[in-house]
This record gives sequence, C-alpha cells and structure tokens, in this order.
Amino acid sequence: MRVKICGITKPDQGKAITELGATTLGFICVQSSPRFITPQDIQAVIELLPITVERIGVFANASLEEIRQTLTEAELTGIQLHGNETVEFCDRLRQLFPHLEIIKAIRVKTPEALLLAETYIHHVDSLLLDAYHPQQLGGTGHTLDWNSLQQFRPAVPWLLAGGLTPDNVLEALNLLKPDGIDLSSGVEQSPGDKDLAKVRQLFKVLSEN
Ligand SMILES: O=C(O)c1ccccc1NCC(=O)[C@H](O)[C@H](O)COP(=O)(O)O
Repeated sequence: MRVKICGITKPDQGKAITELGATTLGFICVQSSPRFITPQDIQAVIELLPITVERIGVFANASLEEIRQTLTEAELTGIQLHGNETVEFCDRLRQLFPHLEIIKAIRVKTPEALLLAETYIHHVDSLLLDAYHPQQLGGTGHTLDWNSLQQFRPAVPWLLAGGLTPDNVLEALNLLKPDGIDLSSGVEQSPGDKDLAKVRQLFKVLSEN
C-alpha cells in the first residue's frame, strides 16, 4: 500500500522516513503553510532519497508558471492540487507535464464533495480525500467522517488523508480500504518537524495488520 508522509522540510527526516517505509514524500509548496519548503530545499531532500521514492509537490491554486518554475528546480514525480483547481486546469497540467502523476485533493465539507471528486477521474491519476477546515487548506489534524466514505469507490486510486495517526490508521484502513494513506500532523512534533518515533510506530502498526 502507498504510504505518503507529507510536509517534509528537513533532508535527514525525509531520508529516515523513507528508510522506515514511506513510499511517497509530500512537499508543501504553499507559501502560507508553516510546512512551506522552497524548491531548492526540496531538491536537497530529494538528493538523499532512493530514486524509487515518489516525490509529490503540494500546490493550492498555483499558476501553471509557478508549478513549472518549481519543477525546473526540484525533481518531483507528481503534483498534488489542494485548492479549487478545475478539471480544465488538470488537463492543461497533464498536457504540459505528461510524465508527472497528478493527484487532485478534495476537502470534504459535505457529501456532495464525493460527487465532485468523481468528476475528476478522467483528468487525474489519483484522488486524495482530506478534511475541510475553514481557515486551513491542509495539515489540519482533523479526521473525516469515515462512515460517510464507505461507498466511495472511484475509478482511480485514492488516498485517505486527514487526522490519521498511528493510533487510528488501522481502523480507517479496515473500514475504507483506500489505495493509500497520507499523514502529516499525526506524525509530527510541530508543523514541519516530523517525529520519527511516531513514524516508526506507524510502520510498526501497519506491518502488524
Ligand atoms: O500541510 C499543510 O500545511 C498544507 C498546507 C496547504 C495545503 C496542503 C497542505 N497539506 C496537504 C496534505 O497532503 C496533508 O498531508 C493533509 O492535509 C493531511 O494532513 P493531516 O490532517 O495533518 O494529517
């Protein structure tokens, strides 16, 4: 299963987290986030990683030019769109960067958000469901109402995000069986500073499942 640890800001932590078992690292390219990392600093993390690790840049309502600029400086394998990007924007991104994975994140405020997610399936490679928060775009530590997601079976792979921790991840996995999981604040000491003991605990519980 795909395990994405998001909000990496420190090279040594990125390296350690992949050694512990993460398949995918996420880098927050949203300047208002306390987990923001510059393209140059993303590349410094990437240089310590095995080539097999997926490297996702997380953007929210960025322009194509901003994304293009980041890609010239950091060797990302995918783009996560965490704002209000349209299907047309996803299509354009695909045309420009056909080799990159495109993940559309949907922040679930009401059940209609799941219908919105379905409208992206022909325009992206993967979906990610995250918690809605009126002031924060991501990294909120809030869980979704998992019961309301039980019928969610999109025709593309999907990741579950939002408030996952080593303590609740197995319950979520057993209930929803997503293709992957995404964690940030649940394995942190403070925003952008990962807690390696919590990451270790995460992979321990996953291996025992
Ligand atoms: O994490 C952020 O600070 C962030 C800021 C702006 C847009 C997206 C952001 N995070 C996106 C993620 O993929 C997080 O991993 C996801 O929201 C889950 O976070 P958490 O609830 O803390 O596990």
